Parts: sequence; C-alpha cells; structure tokens
Amino acid sequence: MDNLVKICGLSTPETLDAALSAGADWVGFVRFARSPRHVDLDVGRELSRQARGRALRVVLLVDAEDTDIADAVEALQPDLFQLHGHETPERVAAIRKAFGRPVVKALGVAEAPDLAAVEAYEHAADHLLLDAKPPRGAGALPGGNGLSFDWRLLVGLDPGLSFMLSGGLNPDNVAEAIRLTGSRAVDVSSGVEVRPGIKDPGKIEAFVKAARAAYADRT
Ligand SMILES: O=C(O)c1ccccc1NCC(=O)[C@H](O)[C@H](O)COP(=O)(O)O
Repeated sequence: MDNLVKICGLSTPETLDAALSAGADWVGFVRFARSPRHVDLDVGRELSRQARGRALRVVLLVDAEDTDIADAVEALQPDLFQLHGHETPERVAAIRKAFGRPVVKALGVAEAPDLAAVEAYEHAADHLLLDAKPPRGAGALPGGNGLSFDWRLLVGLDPGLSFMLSGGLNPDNVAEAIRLTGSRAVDVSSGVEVRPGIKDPGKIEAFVKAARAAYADRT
C-alpha cells in the first residue's frame, strides 16, 4: 500500500461514481445488516460492477460465517476482504486461504497496549486497518463511528505488514494525520458524509485531494 486512499461505506451509484472520479484507490462496501451503509447482495453486485477496473473493491464483514462470505464473493467479486469483528489470527488466515483473497484486519486502537495485537496478525493478514475502538454499549457499530484515536501512538510504528490509518478522518484533518503518522494509506467513511450512511460527493472529492496533497508534500 503506497499513497493509497480508500473511501468506505459506499452504497449508491452516485457516491461511488464520486469516489471513482476523484481517484480513490480502494472502495469499500459494508455487509453488516445493522449498519446504515449496509448493501444487500443485489445492490452490492451492481456497485461492484461499476467499480470494476477502476478501483479495488473491498467487502467489509463482521464475524461472518463461511456461507455469508461465499454469498458476498459470488455477488460482489471483491478484490479484498476487510474484517471488522473479533476474528482471531487463525480465522483470518483461514478466510484468506479458503476464499483466495487478501485480507485487511481492522484493529481498534485507544492506547499503546492495543498495538500489541499487531504482531499476532503479522502472518495471518495482508494489511492492517488501525481504527478507533468502537464506543461501548448495545447498538454500537464495530466501525464507521467517526471517532479518531491519538495518532501519536503510531509515530515510529513499524509493523511487519502494511497498515492503513482510519477513524474519524475527514477532509480537514487527513493531511495532519498523514504528516504526523507517516501513514501511506488512509481510509474514511463518516468524515465524507452529511449524516450516517449518506455520503457527500463534494466531501469525497475534498478528502481525496487533501490526502493526495499530503502524500505529495512528503516526497
Ligand atoms: O461503516 C459501518 O457502518 C461499519 C459497520 C460495521 C463494520 C465496519 C463498518 N465501517 C468501517 C469503516 O467504514 C471504516 O473502515 C472505519 O471504521 C472508519 O470509519 P470512520 O471513522 O467513520 O471514517
């Protein structure tokens, strides 16, 4: 992953088009029924077709059974999986092997000890997504909460696999996040929305531009 921008939680052709036109490298489709960004298999199939060849397609799953993964693969033909549940390293490795796609494992970060989990996934996942921990309590979503964590925790981090920075990023703070952490990949969902699940094409474009400018400044 190098100078990569991912727009996550896309659920309409119009906002997917905004992400693709802005030059997003990866686009994410959420398969989690409680999410305002959830796409059913028919909608996911169409969106995935629209993105094919223009960006890599990532399907987000949460502690999914093999049958659900197989359904998502058949309909969306994803290029990668992003796993947002309590998947162990063994489960991540098993999904990668069984479905023949690279896996991004999301890890929640609130304080330094949370980064100890990074090592456990070194040989199981292909990439990590370092995200804010979800809020506690019934009904909280495992991701897409628009919360950030203390980016200083990542300064000097050198995991054995590439990582993507996520959690509470938006067009106004992504440049500072890239500058501070040195991250080579960023991911956003809530920060380019007007309300949960409703993406804003203008914010998507502004986010991609701001991230690209920050990457360029660094080289
Ligand atoms: O977006 C959701 O609703 C969601 C539901 C279940 C699991 C993961 C989910 N989203 C993950 C993401 O979209 C992002 O990759 C990440 O959590 C950052 O989100 P945000 O802070 O909103 O930018």
